[in-house]
Amino acid sequence: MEVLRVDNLTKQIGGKTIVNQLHMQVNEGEVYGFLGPNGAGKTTTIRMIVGLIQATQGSIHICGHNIGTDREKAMQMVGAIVENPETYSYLSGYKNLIHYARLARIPDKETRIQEVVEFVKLTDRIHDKVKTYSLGMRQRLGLAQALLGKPKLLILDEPTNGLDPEGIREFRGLVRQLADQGTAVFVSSHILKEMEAICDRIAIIKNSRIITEQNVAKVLEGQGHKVRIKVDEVKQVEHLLQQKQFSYQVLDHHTMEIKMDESDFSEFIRFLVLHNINLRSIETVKDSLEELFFNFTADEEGEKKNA
Ligand SMILES: Nc1ncnc2c1ncn2[C@@H]1O[C@H](COP(=O)(O)OP(=O)(O)OP(=O)(O)O)[C@@H](O)[C@H]1O
Repeated sequence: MEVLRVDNLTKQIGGKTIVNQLHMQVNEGEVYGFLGPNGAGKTTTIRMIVGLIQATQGSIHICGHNIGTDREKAMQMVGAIVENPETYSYLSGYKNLIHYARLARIPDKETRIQEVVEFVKLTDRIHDKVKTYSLGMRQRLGLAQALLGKPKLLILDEPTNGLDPEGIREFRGLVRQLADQGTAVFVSSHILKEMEAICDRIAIIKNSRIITEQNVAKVLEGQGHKVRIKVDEVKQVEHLLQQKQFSYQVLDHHTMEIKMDESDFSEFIRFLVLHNINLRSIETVKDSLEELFFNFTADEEGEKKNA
Protein backbone atom coordinates (compact mmCIF):
# COMPACT_ATOMS: atom_id res chain seq x y z
CA MET A 1 0.00 0.00 0.00
CA GLU A 2 1.18 3.47 -0.86
CA VAL A 3 1.80 5.54 2.28
CA LEU A 4 3.57 8.62 0.96
CA ARG A 5 3.08 10.14 -2.45
CA VAL A 6 4.86 13.29 -3.56
CA ASP A 7 3.98 14.78 -6.94
CA ASN A 8 5.74 17.59 -8.71
CA LEU A 9 6.78 19.08 -5.36
CA THR A 10 8.43 22.46 -5.74
CA LYS A 11 9.50 25.11 -3.26
CA GLN A 12 10.69 28.55 -4.15
CA ILE A 13 11.93 31.01 -1.57
CA GLY A 14 12.72 34.56 -2.54
CA GLY A 15 12.80 33.71 -6.26
CA LYS A 16 15.19 30.80 -5.68
CA THR A 17 14.07 27.24 -6.44
CA ILE A 18 15.11 25.14 -3.48
CA VAL A 19 13.14 22.00 -4.32
CA ASN A 20 12.36 21.32 -7.95
CA GLN A 21 9.56 19.03 -9.20
CA LEU A 22 10.09 16.03 -6.96
CA HIS A 23 8.18 12.80 -7.46
CA MET A 24 8.39 10.09 -4.84
CA GLN A 25 6.31 7.28 -3.57
CA VAL A 26 6.93 5.20 -0.45
CA ASN A 27 5.07 2.00 0.39
CA GLU A 28 4.09 0.28 3.59
CA GLY A 29 7.03 -1.60 5.11
CA GLU A 30 9.59 0.17 2.98
CA VAL A 31 12.63 2.16 4.09
CA TYR A 32 13.19 4.95 1.59
CA GLY A 33 16.47 6.82 1.68
CA PHE A 34 16.66 10.46 0.67
CA LEU A 35 20.29 11.12 0.02
CA GLY A 36 22.08 14.26 -1.00
CA PRO A 37 24.89 16.65 -0.16
CA ASN A 38 24.39 19.49 2.30
CA GLY A 39 22.23 22.19 0.81
CA ALA A 40 20.60 19.90 -1.77
CA GLY A 41 17.10 20.55 -0.45
CA LYS A 42 16.48 17.57 1.83
CA THR A 43 15.39 19.44 4.94
CA THR A 44 13.16 21.77 2.93
CA THR A 45 11.46 18.73 1.36
CA ILE A 46 10.97 17.12 4.75
CA ARG A 47 9.61 20.32 6.24
CA MET A 48 6.97 20.30 3.50
CA ILE A 49 6.12 16.64 4.10
CA VAL A 50 5.59 17.20 7.83
CA GLY A 51 3.55 20.31 7.15
CA LEU A 52 5.95 22.87 8.64
CA ILE A 53 6.10 24.87 5.41
CA GLN A 54 3.87 25.05 2.36
CA ALA A 55 4.82 23.86 -1.09
CA THR A 56 4.92 26.43 -3.87
CA GLN A 57 3.66 23.82 -6.30
CA GLY A 58 2.78 20.14 -6.34
CA SER A 59 1.11 17.90 -3.81
CA ILE A 60 1.84 15.53 -0.93
CA HIS A 61 -0.49 12.70 0.02
CA ILE A 62 -0.12 10.62 3.15
CA CYS A 63 -2.24 7.46 3.16
CA GLY A 64 -4.33 9.15 0.49
CA HIS A 65 -4.90 12.37 2.46
CA ASN A 66 -3.73 15.53 0.76
CA ILE A 67 -1.64 17.65 3.15
CA GLY A 68 -2.90 20.83 1.52
CA THR A 69 -6.62 20.11 1.87
CA ASP A 70 -6.85 17.39 4.50
CA ARG A 71 -3.98 18.31 6.74
CA GLU A 72 -5.21 17.04 10.08
CA LYS A 73 -5.94 13.52 8.80
CA ALA A 74 -2.67 13.43 6.89
CA MET A 75 -0.67 14.49 9.94
CA GLN A 76 -2.26 11.85 12.14
CA MET A 77 -0.43 9.29 10.04
CA VAL A 78 3.01 10.85 10.52
CA GLY A 79 5.66 10.58 13.20
CA ALA A 80 8.84 12.53 12.70
CA ILE A 81 12.20 13.40 14.11
CA VAL A 82 13.15 16.53 12.25
CA GLU A 83 16.33 18.37 13.15
CA ASN A 84 17.19 17.88 16.83
CA PRO A 85 14.35 16.30 18.73
CA GLU A 86 13.13 18.89 21.16
CA THR A 87 13.18 17.62 24.70
CA TYR A 88 13.08 19.20 28.12
CA SER A 89 16.42 18.12 29.44
CA TYR A 90 15.63 18.92 33.08
CA LEU A 91 12.67 16.52 32.96
CA SER A 92 12.82 12.74 32.82
CA GLY A 93 12.33 10.92 29.54
CA TYR A 94 9.02 9.68 30.90
CA LYS A 95 7.74 13.18 31.72
CA ASN A 96 8.72 14.34 28.26
CA LEU A 97 6.72 11.53 26.74
CA ILE A 98 3.71 12.26 28.97
CA HIS A 99 3.87 15.87 27.81
CA TYR A 100 3.90 14.91 24.12
CA ALA A 101 1.28 12.22 24.55
CA ARG A 102 -1.02 14.86 26.06
CA LEU A 103 -0.36 17.32 23.25
CA ALA A 104 -1.04 14.64 20.66
CA ARG A 105 -4.10 13.39 22.60
CA ILE A 106 -2.82 9.82 22.65
CA PRO A 107 -5.46 7.53 24.13
CA ASP A 108 -4.43 5.35 27.09
CA LYS A 109 -1.11 7.13 27.17
CA GLU A 110 0.57 5.23 30.02
CA THR A 111 0.24 1.92 28.17
CA ARG A 112 1.39 3.38 24.87
CA ILE A 113 4.38 5.05 26.53
CA GLN A 114 5.39 1.78 28.12
CA GLU A 115 5.23 0.08 24.70
CA VAL A 116 7.33 2.64 22.87
CA VAL A 117 9.87 2.88 25.70
CA GLU A 118 10.33 -0.87 25.66
CA PHE A 119 10.66 -0.82 21.91
CA VAL A 120 13.47 1.76 21.96
CA LYS A 121 15.08 -0.02 24.94
CA LEU A 122 14.97 2.88 27.37
CA THR A 123 12.96 1.20 30.13
CA ASP A 124 15.83 1.22 32.66
CA ARG A 125 16.59 4.91 32.26
CA ILE A 126 13.21 6.41 31.41
CA HIS A 127 12.76 8.03 34.83
CA ASP A 128 16.20 9.69 34.72
CA LYS A 129 16.55 13.27 33.58
CA VAL A 130 17.17 13.66 29.86
CA LYS A 131 20.27 15.78 30.56
CA THR A 132 21.98 12.62 31.83
CA TYR A 133 21.28 10.75 28.56
CA SER A 134 23.83 10.00 25.88
CA LEU A 135 23.15 11.28 22.37
CA GLY A 136 22.06 7.80 21.32
CA MET A 137 19.57 7.66 24.19
CA ARG A 138 18.18 11.08 23.31
CA GLN A 139 17.76 9.94 19.77
CA ARG A 140 15.91 6.85 20.92
CA LEU A 141 13.71 9.01 23.14
CA GLY A 142 12.96 11.13 20.06
CA LEU A 143 12.02 7.96 18.22
CA ALA A 144 9.76 6.88 21.10
CA GLN A 145 8.05 10.25 20.91
CA ALA A 146 7.61 9.99 17.14
CA LEU A 147 6.05 6.55 17.56
CA LEU A 148 3.50 7.54 20.21
CA GLY A 149 0.70 8.01 17.69
CA LYS A 150 1.41 4.70 15.87
CA PRO A 151 2.38 6.47 12.64
CA LYS A 152 2.06 4.80 9.25
CA LEU A 153 4.85 7.06 8.03
CA LEU A 154 7.99 7.74 10.05
CA ILE A 155 10.21 10.60 8.94
CA LEU A 156 13.78 10.84 10.10
CA ASP A 157 16.01 13.74 9.13
CA GLU A 158 19.68 12.77 9.43
CA PRO A 159 18.88 10.50 12.38
CA THR A 160 22.37 9.15 12.94
CA ASN A 161 24.14 12.52 12.88
CA GLY A 162 26.71 12.49 15.65
CA LEU A 163 25.96 8.96 16.85
CA ASP A 164 28.79 6.53 17.53
CA PRO A 165 28.92 3.24 15.56
CA GLU A 166 27.12 1.39 18.34
CA GLY A 167 24.36 4.02 18.40
CA ILE A 168 24.06 3.85 14.63
CA ARG A 169 23.78 0.08 14.74
CA GLU A 170 21.07 0.20 17.39
CA PHE A 171 19.13 2.84 15.54
CA ARG A 172 19.32 0.89 12.30
CA GLY A 173 17.97 -2.21 14.02
CA LEU A 174 14.98 -0.27 15.34
CA VAL A 175 14.22 1.25 11.94
CA ARG A 176 14.38 -2.15 10.26
CA GLN A 177 12.07 -3.63 12.88
CA LEU A 178 9.53 -0.85 12.35
CA ALA A 179 9.58 -1.39 8.60
CA ASP A 180 9.15 -5.12 9.10
CA GLN A 181 6.04 -4.32 11.13
CA GLY A 182 4.67 -2.32 8.19
CA THR A 183 5.74 1.26 8.89
CA ALA A 184 6.90 3.25 5.87
CA VAL A 185 10.15 5.00 6.80
CA PHE A 186 11.49 8.05 4.99
CA VAL A 187 15.04 8.78 6.09
CA SER A 188 17.39 11.51 4.92
CA SER A 189 21.14 11.50 5.08
CA HIS A 190 24.21 12.80 3.32
CA ILE A 191 26.12 9.58 4.02
CA LEU A 192 25.49 6.79 1.55
CA LYS A 193 27.25 4.17 3.65
CA GLU A 194 24.67 4.60 6.39
CA MET A 195 21.82 4.41 3.95
CA GLU A 196 22.86 1.27 2.15
CA ALA A 197 22.49 -0.80 5.29
CA ILE A 198 18.89 0.12 6.04
CA CYS A 199 17.22 1.37 2.88
CA ASP A 200 15.23 -0.61 0.35
CA ARG A 201 15.30 2.23 -2.15
CA ILE A 202 17.41 5.35 -2.34
CA ALA A 203 16.75 8.59 -4.17
CA ILE A 204 19.59 11.01 -4.70
CA ILE A 205 18.79 14.70 -4.57
CA LYS A 206 21.26 17.19 -5.92
CA ASN A 207 20.77 20.85 -6.74
CA SER A 208 17.09 20.62 -5.76
CA ARG A 209 16.25 17.71 -8.07
CA ILE A 210 16.10 13.95 -7.78
CA ILE A 211 18.76 12.74 -10.15
CA THR A 212 18.31 9.00 -9.64
CA GLU A 213 16.24 6.54 -7.66
CA GLN A 214 17.46 2.99 -7.20
CA ASN A 215 16.46 -0.22 -5.55
CA VAL A 216 19.44 -1.08 -3.33
CA ALA A 217 19.16 -4.88 -3.63
CA LYS A 218 18.89 -4.66 -7.41
CA VAL A 219 21.89 -2.36 -7.68
CA LEU A 220 23.98 -4.72 -5.56
CA GLU A 221 22.72 -7.82 -7.38
CA GLY A 222 23.25 -6.38 -10.82
CA GLN A 223 26.87 -5.48 -10.33
CA GLY A 224 29.56 -7.53 -11.99
CA HIS A 225 32.49 -9.17 -10.25
CA LYS A 226 36.04 -8.03 -10.08
CA VAL A 227 39.20 -9.80 -9.09
CA ARG A 228 42.09 -7.97 -7.53
CA ILE A 229 45.47 -9.54 -8.19
CA LYS A 230 48.94 -8.80 -6.87
CA VAL A 231 51.78 -9.73 -9.16
CA ASP A 232 55.49 -8.88 -9.56
CA GLU A 233 54.84 -6.44 -12.34
CA VAL A 234 51.38 -5.42 -13.61
CA LYS A 235 52.81 -4.43 -16.98
CA GLN A 236 53.30 -8.09 -17.86
CA VAL A 237 49.66 -8.84 -17.13
CA GLU A 238 48.47 -5.78 -18.98
CA HIS A 239 50.34 -7.01 -21.98
CA LEU A 240 48.64 -10.42 -21.76
CA LEU A 241 45.21 -8.93 -21.21
CA GLN A 242 45.34 -7.30 -24.57
CA GLN A 243 44.54 -10.76 -25.97
CA LYS A 244 41.44 -10.99 -23.77
CA GLN A 245 38.20 -9.05 -23.57
CA PHE A 246 38.56 -8.04 -19.93
CA SER A 247 38.42 -4.46 -18.77
CA TYR A 248 40.78 -3.66 -15.95
CA GLN A 249 42.19 -0.95 -13.77
CA VAL A 250 45.77 -0.65 -12.52
CA LEU A 251 45.97 0.36 -8.85
CA ASP A 252 49.77 0.37 -8.48
CA HIS A 253 52.86 -1.41 -9.86
CA HIS A 254 51.82 -4.70 -8.30
CA THR A 255 48.06 -4.48 -8.07
CA MET A 256 45.26 -4.44 -10.58
CA GLU A 257 41.53 -5.15 -10.72
CA ILE A 258 39.95 -7.01 -13.60
CA LYS A 259 36.24 -7.26 -14.33
CA MET A 260 34.95 -10.71 -15.18
CA ASP A 261 32.15 -13.17 -14.55
CA GLU A 262 32.56 -15.59 -11.68
CA SER A 263 32.59 -18.47 -14.17
CA ASP A 264 35.79 -17.07 -15.72
CA PHE A 265 37.85 -17.02 -12.50
CA SER A 266 39.56 -20.39 -12.75
CA GLU A 267 40.31 -20.07 -16.43
CA PHE A 268 41.82 -16.68 -15.73
CA ILE A 269 44.11 -18.09 -13.04
CA ARG A 270 45.22 -20.91 -15.37
CA PHE A 271 45.89 -18.34 -18.06
CA LEU A 272 48.17 -16.34 -15.75
CA VAL A 273 50.03 -19.40 -14.50
CA LEU A 274 50.46 -20.65 -18.05
CA HIS A 275 52.15 -17.39 -18.92
CA ASN A 276 54.50 -17.62 -15.95
CA ILE A 277 52.98 -14.78 -14.04
CA ASN A 278 53.98 -14.94 -10.41
CA LEU A 279 50.65 -14.49 -8.69
CA ARG A 280 51.21 -13.14 -5.17
CA SER A 281 47.54 -12.95 -4.26
CA ILE A 282 44.11 -12.97 -5.77
CA GLU A 283 40.78 -11.98 -4.26
CA THR A 284 37.32 -11.04 -5.44
CA VAL A 285 36.21 -7.49 -4.72
CA LYS A 286 32.90 -5.70 -5.01
CA ASP A 287 32.19 -2.14 -5.91
CA SER A 288 30.87 -0.27 -2.93
CA LEU A 289 27.42 1.13 -3.34
CA GLU A 290 29.19 4.46 -3.36
CA GLU A 291 30.99 3.65 -6.59
CA LEU A 292 27.86 2.22 -8.14
CA PHE A 293 25.82 5.27 -7.31
CA PHE A 294 28.61 7.49 -8.43
CA ASN A 295 28.30 5.81 -11.81
CA PHE A 296 24.57 6.53 -11.92
CA THR A 297 24.98 10.14 -10.96
CA ALA A 298 27.91 10.63 -13.30
CA ASP A 299 25.84 9.23 -16.18
CA GLU A 300 22.96 11.48 -15.32
CA GLU A 301 25.18 14.56 -15.31
CA GLY A 302 26.74 13.50 -18.57
CA GLU A 303 23.29 13.23 -20.09
CA LYS A 304 22.39 16.65 -18.84
CA LYS A 305 25.50 18.16 -20.32
CA ASN A 306 24.77 16.50 -23.62
CA ALA A 307 21.14 17.57 -23.59
N1 LIG B 1 14.11 29.99 4.26
C1 LIG B 1 15.10 29.96 3.37
N2 LIG B 1 15.47 31.08 2.72
C2 LIG B 1 16.45 31.09 1.79
N3 LIG B 1 17.15 30.00 1.45
C3 LIG B 1 16.84 28.84 2.06
C4 LIG B 1 15.81 28.75 3.04
N4 LIG B 1 15.72 27.47 3.46
C5 LIG B 1 16.68 26.79 2.78
N5 LIG B 1 17.34 27.60 1.94
C6 LIG B 1 18.45 27.20 1.03
O1 LIG B 1 18.01 26.12 0.26
C7 LIG B 1 19.05 25.17 0.07
C8 LIG B 1 18.60 23.81 0.51
O2 LIG B 1 18.47 23.78 1.92
P1 LIG B 1 18.11 22.48 2.74
O3 LIG B 1 18.27 22.80 4.19
O4 LIG B 1 16.80 21.96 2.31
O5 LIG B 1 19.24 21.48 2.28
P2 LIG B 1 19.65 20.08 2.86
O6 LIG B 1 19.79 19.17 1.72
O7 LIG B 1 18.72 19.67 3.94
O8 LIG B 1 21.05 20.35 3.47
P3 LIG B 1 21.53 20.15 4.97
O9 LIG B 1 21.85 18.72 5.07
O10 LIG B 1 22.72 21.05 5.03
O11 LIG B 1 20.40 20.61 5.85
C9 LIG B 1 20.25 25.71 0.80
O12 LIG B 1 21.07 26.36 -0.13
C10 LIG B 1 19.65 26.70 1.78
O13 LIG B 1 20.55 27.73 2.05
